[in-house]
Amino acid sequence: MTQMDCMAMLLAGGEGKRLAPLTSALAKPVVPFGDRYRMIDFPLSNCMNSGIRRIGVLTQYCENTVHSYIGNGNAWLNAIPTKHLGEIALLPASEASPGGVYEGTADAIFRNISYIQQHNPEHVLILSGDHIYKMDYRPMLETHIQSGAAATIAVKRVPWHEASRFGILNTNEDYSVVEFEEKPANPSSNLASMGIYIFRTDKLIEALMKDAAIQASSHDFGKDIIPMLLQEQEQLTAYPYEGYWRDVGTVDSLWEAQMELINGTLQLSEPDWPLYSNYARNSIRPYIRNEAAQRDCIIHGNCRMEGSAQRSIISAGTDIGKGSLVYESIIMPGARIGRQVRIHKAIIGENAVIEDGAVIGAPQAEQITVVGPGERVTAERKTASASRDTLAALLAGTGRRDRELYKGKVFGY
Ligand SMILES: Nc1ncnc2c1ncn2[C@@H]1O[C@H](COP(=O)(O)OP(=O)(O)O[C@H]2O[C@H](CO)[C@@H](O)[C@H](O)[C@H]2O)[C@@H](O)[C@H]1O
Repeated sequence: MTQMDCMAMLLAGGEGKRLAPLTSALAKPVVPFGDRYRMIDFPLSNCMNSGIRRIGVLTQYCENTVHSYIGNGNAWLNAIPTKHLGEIALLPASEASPGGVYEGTADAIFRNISYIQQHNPEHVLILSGDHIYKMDYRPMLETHIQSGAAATIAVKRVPWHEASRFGILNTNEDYSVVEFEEKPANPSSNLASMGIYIFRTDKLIEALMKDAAIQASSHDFGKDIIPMLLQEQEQLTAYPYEGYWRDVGTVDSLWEAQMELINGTLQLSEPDWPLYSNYARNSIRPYIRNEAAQRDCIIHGNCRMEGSAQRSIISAGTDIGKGSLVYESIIMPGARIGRQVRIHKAIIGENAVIEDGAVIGAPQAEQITVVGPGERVTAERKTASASRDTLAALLAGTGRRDRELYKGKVFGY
């Protein structure tokens, strides 16, 4: 098998309303993740590491934010020396669709059939731009080819209480799919579609053409294409995936996934599975006023840290002022945190400005507080009331649970 047998189409046009205000002027796939990455780095790096070097990126909502991040794609393509050239092509709705919009995920691919045909792959891998996972697509492709299925769907067991957020399947023992329901109110199983599909190209194009002619269709893979193939008794195979995978579609799940970085459940770049991004790797150390005051944090080299932080992500280009306390929070790139600020269980958007003395979130808060990109929070406009003593106690690590779970690591890049 050569890399030419399979190309990828990466869906990156969804609006990501549930991540608002982080996505008010930014496409979801380019929302920052970790101290230096954006969500779309995960599927792009997975493709590179799996030898898939021909990728069409379908954009719509805030398309320019994806285009400017991906550029000519060389940040990913050149990351691995190879004789196979490859390309990462931007395929915006404004150019590919007469109405300037992709009506759904299937419509996005349908409008770019000619792009697929131009490369003439035997199989097409369909991906989402906003999943956090490190997956080798090659074993899935092998399974797909060996089974001879029209399409293979990557699947994973999810907690029962989350099952209705996903496409839910039932399979035979040989993993052939017998039932599929998109986001059922009462799920009959917790085996979820990961929204990652490999199609035989002929079957994909046939299904997309049929679906495009159905006026009542919403032109969506989960709602329309998969149920149609099942009804037509096409062979569909499930590919069980055991590794870490998260659809970070909500503020809570985005925050939780980054806490999993802190506790080690999820690792970012690893020697055997590098994560590439469009930012230069840096080897400088961050300026940290007091190392001991930073516990269980991921701190980017390019930042200035005069306050204290625990179980937090401090991203590139941030500045945390003297006397400030940051706990269980994500400070996105370029955010400026003044002096004597308290931040707890919050996500601070890119380039936000938190003025001296402001209080954001609260130790006992159930909800994650979000400050939008570029937003300014003054000391008067407190987002919640946190007791300085409670927060100071947490940061001092007096909570037993904190001491047991985390071993005081500070990651510098
Ligand atoms: N018009 C458009 N143009 C271009 N890109 C677009 C688009 N609309 C959405 N996208 C992109 O397509 C991907 C899938 O997005 P959706 O929001 O439609 O699917 P959802 O995640 O709800 O379910 C899907 O993914 C979950 C797993 O997360 C499965 O369980 C479920 O069956 C499946 O439908 C996202 O990356 C999104 O940005």
